[in-house]
Amino acid sequence: MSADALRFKLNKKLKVGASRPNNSKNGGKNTQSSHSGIEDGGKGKSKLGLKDKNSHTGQEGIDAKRKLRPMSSDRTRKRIYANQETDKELVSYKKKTLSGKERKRVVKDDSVKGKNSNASSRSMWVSGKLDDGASESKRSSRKVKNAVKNAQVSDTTWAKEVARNKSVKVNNGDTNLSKKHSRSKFGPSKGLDEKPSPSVSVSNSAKKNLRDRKSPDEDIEGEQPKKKSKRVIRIDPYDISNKRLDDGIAIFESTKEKKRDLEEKADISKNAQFREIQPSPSILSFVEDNLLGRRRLIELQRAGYNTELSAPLDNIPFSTSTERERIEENVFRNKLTFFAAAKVSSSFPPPDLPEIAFAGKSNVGKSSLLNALTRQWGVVRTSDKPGLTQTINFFTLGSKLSLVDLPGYGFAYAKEEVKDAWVELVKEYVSTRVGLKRVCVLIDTKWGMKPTDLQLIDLMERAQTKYQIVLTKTDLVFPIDVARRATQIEESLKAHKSVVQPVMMVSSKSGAGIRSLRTVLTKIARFAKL
Ligand SMILES: Nc1nc2c(ncn2[C@@H]2O[C@H](COP(=O)(O)OP(=O)(O)OP(=O)(O)O)[C@@H](O)[C@H]2O)c(=O)[nH]1
Ligand SMILES: [Mg+2]
Repeated sequence: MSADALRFKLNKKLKVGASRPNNSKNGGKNTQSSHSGIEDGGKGKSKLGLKDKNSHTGQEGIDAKRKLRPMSSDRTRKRIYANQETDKELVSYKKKTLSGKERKRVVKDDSVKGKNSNASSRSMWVSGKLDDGASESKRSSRKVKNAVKNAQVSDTTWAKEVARNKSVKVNNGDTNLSKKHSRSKFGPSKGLDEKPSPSVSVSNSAKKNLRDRKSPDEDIEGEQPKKKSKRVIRIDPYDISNKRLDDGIAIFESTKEKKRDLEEKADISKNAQFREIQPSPSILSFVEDNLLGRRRLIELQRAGYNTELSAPLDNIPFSTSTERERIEENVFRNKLTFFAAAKVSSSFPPPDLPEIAFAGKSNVGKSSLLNALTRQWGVVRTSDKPGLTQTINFFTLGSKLSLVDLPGYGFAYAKEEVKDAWVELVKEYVSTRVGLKRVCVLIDTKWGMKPTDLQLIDLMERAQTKYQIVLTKTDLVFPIDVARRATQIEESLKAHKSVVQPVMMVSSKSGAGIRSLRTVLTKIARFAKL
């Protein structure tokens, strides 16, 4: 047959083969697959080889096959063809070089090989492609795992963040995570949207991660905004600082405080008023002449008084003997003798002698003054405990005068009924006693007159009993205050009719003013008539 005839037959066969129904696995869905030769390639080749022994799988058949196969843009097909061509070239080379039997064996082997090699090459290529993809995904997952493992940060959120950034890197095929990571600390969602910068490598980002990991707590503390703690106001139920003024407690407290303030102000004003008193010159000179008030011993010694004697100021200056010897001629030189004590008015002794009584508050120094006037210490009992004298005690001073020691009024260590009885007894005595020539109302120089003193004075004013104010314990206050007190009392009693002026000032301890008082009282005894 000529070459043209052979080409004709071959074309015809090929046409018949092309129009034949597809037996491939695709089942005709893809008509190209039957022609593509991925699965038919070997078969077609063997068929051609078997049917056309002379062709020896010649170049014509291959060209025809190429013509029948549609051109595809798929690279896989092109690669298969390339492999096939190289295989064919090898086969043809072996056929040319080898002898008959060997050539046949080679052809068989090659035909078998061709099937397998195509399949294997194809499978290898496909698997290689799949392997590449799988290995890449495995690598990425391994990187993520390593990143998470290396991180080992206590803060799980931070580790998750790193892993997320890594996964983003893998997904995007990007190597830069530094910016993402740094920003993802503040907002991970933002980090995913960030576009990576290609200039930074993975190693740099890992280093930065490690650097950041050194002080995660610091970052958390430093960068996390501090939550504002809510202020809790605790109300103390016992706190009355927020109570209104109309509350009972507040009123009670305020009234108490007001009273206290008023009392303090009154005291202050009283003291201020007292300091403003200007004593008269006669009183001031009397205080200075008698060395009344608080004095230093050196001052008494310079004045010539023997401080070793009792009541030194009651002695004559520069005198070696006591005043007792000099007053022997006077009434007060007589012996002081106790002769009666009365708790009630019915118990009063008969009024045979003119009487001088000593009244005043408890502990003011009544009994002490009796001893100082007569210089007979210990005849009349004294005590620093108020309320010692509880009866009206009658003393005779010679045969011409009687001295009466009255119980004190005001504060005393005694029952109220007893004290009331004392007051009533004293009131009755000073208002009804026949022969009472003078009542010495003793006032403590320091404290001045008290309401009880004024009550007694009012009573004697009504009874027209002569009374004279005697300031006691003058040695306990400054001389000027002695003068002020005397002036104050004189001013307050100016309107009184029964009062005998002047106010006497004495000190039973120092003896100051005793002689002056003795002189005044001696005149009473001398001129007193029953
Ligand atoms: N510093 C000083 N103390 C005095 C003075 N007169 C009396 N005393 C003291 O005052 C205290 C009371 O003296 P009394 O004489 O007991 O007073 P009283 O007024 O009789 O007292 P009753 O009997 O309780 O009413 C005593 O401790 C005396 O030593 C004085 O002039 N100066
Ligand atoms: Mg007394």
